[in-house]
Formats: sequence, structure tokens, C-alpha cells
Amino acid sequence: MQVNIATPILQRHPNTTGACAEAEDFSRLIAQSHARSTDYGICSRDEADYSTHGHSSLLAALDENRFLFQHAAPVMESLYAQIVNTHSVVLLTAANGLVLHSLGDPDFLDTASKVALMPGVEWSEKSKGTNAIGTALHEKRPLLIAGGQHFMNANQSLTCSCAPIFDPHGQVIGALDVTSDHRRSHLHTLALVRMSGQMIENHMFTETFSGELCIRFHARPEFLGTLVEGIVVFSPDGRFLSANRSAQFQIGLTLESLRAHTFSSLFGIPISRLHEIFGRTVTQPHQLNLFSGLSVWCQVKMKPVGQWLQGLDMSSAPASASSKAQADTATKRKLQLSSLRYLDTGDPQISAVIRKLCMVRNHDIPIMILGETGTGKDLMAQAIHSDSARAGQPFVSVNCASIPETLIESELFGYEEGAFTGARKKGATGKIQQAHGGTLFLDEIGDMPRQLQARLLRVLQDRKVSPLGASKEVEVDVSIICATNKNLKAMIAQGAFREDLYYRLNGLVVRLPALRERSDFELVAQRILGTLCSKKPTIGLTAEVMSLFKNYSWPGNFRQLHNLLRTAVVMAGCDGRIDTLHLPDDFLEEVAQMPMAEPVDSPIANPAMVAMDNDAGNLHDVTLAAMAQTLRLHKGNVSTTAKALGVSRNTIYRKKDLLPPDIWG
Ligand SMILES: Nc1ncnc2c1ncn2[C@@H]1O[C@H](COP(=O)(O)OP(=O)(O)OP(=O)(O)O)[C@@H](O)[C@H]1O
Repeated sequence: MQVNIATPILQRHPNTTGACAEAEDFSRLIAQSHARSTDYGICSRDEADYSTHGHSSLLAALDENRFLFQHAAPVMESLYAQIVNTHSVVLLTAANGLVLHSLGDPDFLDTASKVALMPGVEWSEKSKGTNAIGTALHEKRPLLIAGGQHFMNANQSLTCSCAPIFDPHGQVIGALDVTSDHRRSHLHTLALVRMSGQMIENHMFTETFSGELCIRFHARPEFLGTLVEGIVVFSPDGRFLSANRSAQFQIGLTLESLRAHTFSSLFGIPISRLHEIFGRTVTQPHQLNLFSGLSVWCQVKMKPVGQWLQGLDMSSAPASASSKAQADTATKRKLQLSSLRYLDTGDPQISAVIRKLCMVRNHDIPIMILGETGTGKDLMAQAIHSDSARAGQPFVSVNCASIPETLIESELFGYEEGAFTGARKKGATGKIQQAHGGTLFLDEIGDMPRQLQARLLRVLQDRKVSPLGASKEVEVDVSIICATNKNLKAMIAQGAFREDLYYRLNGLVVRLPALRERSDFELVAQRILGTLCSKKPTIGLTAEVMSLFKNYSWPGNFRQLHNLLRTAVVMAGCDGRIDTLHLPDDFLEEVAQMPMAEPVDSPIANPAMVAMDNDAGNLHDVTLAAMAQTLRLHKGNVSTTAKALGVSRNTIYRKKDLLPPDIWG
């Protein structure tokens, strides 16, 4: 087979200098990969195996790689936005080369290879021979594999740029790849892919070590806060925990070698001097010298002095294997318990909501959760609290709809002894005060009586509460989350809800999708079954039941699904399979009366399109008009527009050139 060795590798390897050495290095790498491919028993003339791993394996892989997926998905969107219309596909794979997610339009490929760029197909070297994904994962370095450099003839129409992705502990957990037709390849694509991979790694790194002492540095101050800054984290007593790839590069040591270091051995000063030098919890850049003599600008994020000193052990002993293991275990435990992440089960709308919530975490921005009844607003509020710095403090929930109007004032604000007839002898602390230091969750805020809305507004503005009958106000420090299934804007228009209160509460508004809108139904149902049968559940749903469930509208959302499954599990037993005979008659009757589901791209499935079709007549024009209108409504956001119209994002991207340019966000 002809191997093209002229294509330069776009990565400067630490042990080589100059383009010649790089080309030699690369041709050796390709030759070794081809030899491995032969050893795996692959023949270059074989027909490529494009079979998928199956839907349930893919779901399990998505669940297992949720941390990676959650951080990679938004980066993939922006990477794709940069290469849209270049006949390319963006792929995310797990560490074994299994494609987890793809963005883009493989229409440029012939039918067989089109299928290969889909979730569920494995691109390891063992399965496809030399290819960018499998070989980059094997070599643990970014690679561009073009046309004839692929081992199998079947893949030689492709050019692929791939960067492996490392987790915050230096393990390869997946790969990011852009694949295009080999005649349309661009050398700069690999640089884009590498930068995007680095972005994903930095996001994961920062989130994993959010509570640790974090030093960001670069030799040039203008690079602080950019993708290329080094990030290194230490425990409060100065033991090295981890460093991102840029930090390893700048310091000139691998993660393994860095583990023998402490803060003081790396930066040449005792950790106890950090507060003296930097003074505040988030600092201005300051110059320090690395042990190699290189002077770098540093920005430090650390806990306030009191908390800091509590954890400070001045011994600064080097990190032992056991301390690393402890740090790893603590990080893993934190990841497992992070309940926002637990709720992120793969639906893109929910992932987007969780991403936004993570961005505002710990900024005490009031959060408003919208959604139909039973969509998990309460659960989400608890997850926000337990993932925040206020997690150890109270989470106090007030259901404004369930407390009688006459009692809601005293419930919320509390009262002093003898404040009113029937008051308790010693008075009572109101819910707002009970939440001091923690989070106050105002559920069904749309049902708050109008005269109390003004009092609540004052509390939010002044951060003080005055219990009934009290002469003094009490200061309160609470983070506010509210939820409603009502249309507050319509209520404002009708004078039933105060506009000023609305704008106090809506720091970040998130909408939870209804169950029928979610794409992760199977995983969610399996999770609920898991909670209902705690001891090694083997229970599942028959294909017929799953199909019924997927086509049902679920007006009661999770609550309804939960109740239905609870009864069904009792009937079927935890080792059985839930069949239609385990479902309640009224549910089956309702399902039987439902109209047949329409294909999602059909105008019949989309009332907006139907309405316009009557007026216009040319379906194509109507479709474009509906897309333009919806894109405007969603401020150019393709994902939410696609969801609203019930079409794929690709359908919208395909029409990009036909839509007015001013509507893109
Ligand atoms: N993502 C989820 N996975 C599994 N079960 C869930 C999920 N979200 C919510 N539930 C379950 O659904 C039920 C209703 O959830 P929750 O009370 O949070 O909904 P809600 O939107 O606040 O409802 P309402 O508007 O009626 O107060 C609860 O039993 C909850 O445990």
C-alpha cells in the first residue's frame, strides 16, 4: 500500500526539531501503526466493518462518559459552527474509539462511509486499522491522517484530524475528531481540533478542582485567562494534585514527575506566604519564579484566610502515592455525588440547562425554574443547592400554593410572641430566616398572594426580614430559587403578578422540558426502575411498552411515569419484564385514543408550519419562513430552534444559505 509520508504532522513533538525530523517521526509512526493493523488481522482490502455497537451499549457508554460528554458537547457546537459548510463532521469518541456523538452532515460521503461516522461505530485501531481516532488514542497525541495514510482502502476517501482528550488526572478518556472528504482537507483543522480538545480539558479540570488552591500562570500576563494558561492545583497543605497540559509543558515536567513536587518546591516559596503576597481570595496577577528559574505571571484562587489556615499543614510533604489516591477518590466521590450531573442524562435541553446553572453557580444569582408539573423543578432546585458552596447550610422549601393565604405571611416572615391571636407563645422563626446561610426555594411562586409579593420584594432588595409584631429587622443571607408552571408574563399583563418582583427573581431563567420532549427517555425510565428495584434490578420494559411510552404525551411528566412504573414493578416483579398487561387500564385506553405519531419533519407535526401552509402553499417557502421566524424567536440559537420545530440541527444548517443572514446569533 502507498503511504503518503509528505503530510506534515502539525504537532511539535518534544524530542524533535524542524519539519524534516517531524516528517520522519510521522512516517515512522504511520509505519508502526500499519504494522499493528496487520498484527490485528486486518487486511487493507477488507470491506470495512461499519456495524454499530447497538443502542443499549451506546446508551450505557453515554452514561459512563457523561462527564466528558457534558463538557465536550458545547465545545463541539462551537467547533462545528466554525467549519459548517466545509463538508465535515465533528465526532466525540470514548477512550475505546466508540463514537458517542456526532455533529454535522456526512452527506459528502458515499452511503457506507456515511454510516461509519455515526454514534455507536467504533474507530479503534483494532477495528479499523490506522485512522486518526484509533491511532491518536494509541499514541496519545493529536494526529492528522489523510487519504492513503489510512490502513484500509475503504477509509482512504477521508481526512481526519483528531486530538485525544485527557481527564483531570492525566488519563485519556476520549477523542475529538473532525473528518472530511480527503479532497477538501485543511491543514488548520488539526489546530482547531487541538484547541477545542484543550478547551474541553480545561473545563473538566476547573470543575473537578473547583474547591482547591488553584494557580493559573503564564510567562506573559496577557495569556492569563486564555486557553494556553497553565493551571496547577494543590491541596491546602501544598501537596501537588494535578496540572493541565499547558502547565506540564511550561514547567517542562510530565504529570508523573510533578507528583513528586509540592507548592514550595515548584514556586520556591512556602505556601504560607501566598496570602501575604496575594492578599485576596481571587488575586491580581503577580510574578513568581518557577524552580527552573522561569519567571511566570500567576493568578491565585484560594479560600479566605480563616478557612485556609484550618486546612494548612506547614510540613509541605511531597505527595505520596496514597495522598494521590486519596485525592483521586475524593474527586471521584465528588463527581458521583454532584447531583446536577446526576440529572444530566443526555437530553440536549437538560444538558444546556445544567451547563447554564453550573456557570452561575455560587454567584447568588436568583434562579427561576419553569416547567410543566412533574418535570423535576423541585429536584433541580435541590440539586442546585447541593452542588453549591451553601450545600452544608439549610435548603428551605416553601410551596406558595399549598399554604393557606392567611398563613403564608407568618410562615414566610415569622412572628414575635403575641403578634396575633392564636400565635405561639414564643413566636416562630419564618422560613426566610430558617434558610439563613442557605437556599430558599419558593415553589409555585405564581400562587404567592399579591400583597405578599411586595413584602417579598423588599426582603430580596434589602436582605432583611421583619417578623410580624417585631420592632427590629433581621439580616438574612439567602440564595433564592423559585419555580412555577404558570406563565408569569401573562400574569403580569393581567396584573396578578408584580413586574418588579419578576425581574428580581429572574436572574437566570431555565425551562425544564416536558418528558415527551426529552430524547433520553430510555435512560431515564431505566434509572427510575433502578430506584424502584434497588437490589440488582434486571427488570426492563418490553419493546411494545417502550414504544407506547415514547408516543404518549405524559401530562404528569416524571411524577406520572414514576407512579405508573411503581405499580408495574410490583406486578411484574424485579426480575421480570414490564408488559402491557402490567399497565393500568385507563392509561391503555388513553393511549388507544391517541392519534398516530407524525414524522417530526412533517408540517402536520408542527402547528406553526400547518398554519403557514394554509396561507402560502409552497411548502418549501413555508418551511424556510417557519425556520426564520423560529430562529429569530430563539435569537439565532440553532439547537433550541431545531427542538422547537421538531427537526434536526442539520436540517437547519443545510438551509443556512437560504435564510436571512441577520437571524444568526
Ligand atoms: N430526572 C428525573 N429522573 C427521575 N425522576 C425524576 C426526575 N425529575 C423528577 N423526578 C421525580 O418526579 C417527581 C416529581 O418531581 P418534582 O416534584 O421535582 O417536579 P416539579 O416540577 O417540582 O412538580 P410540581 O410542579 O408539580 O411541583 C418526583 O417523584 C421526582 O423524584
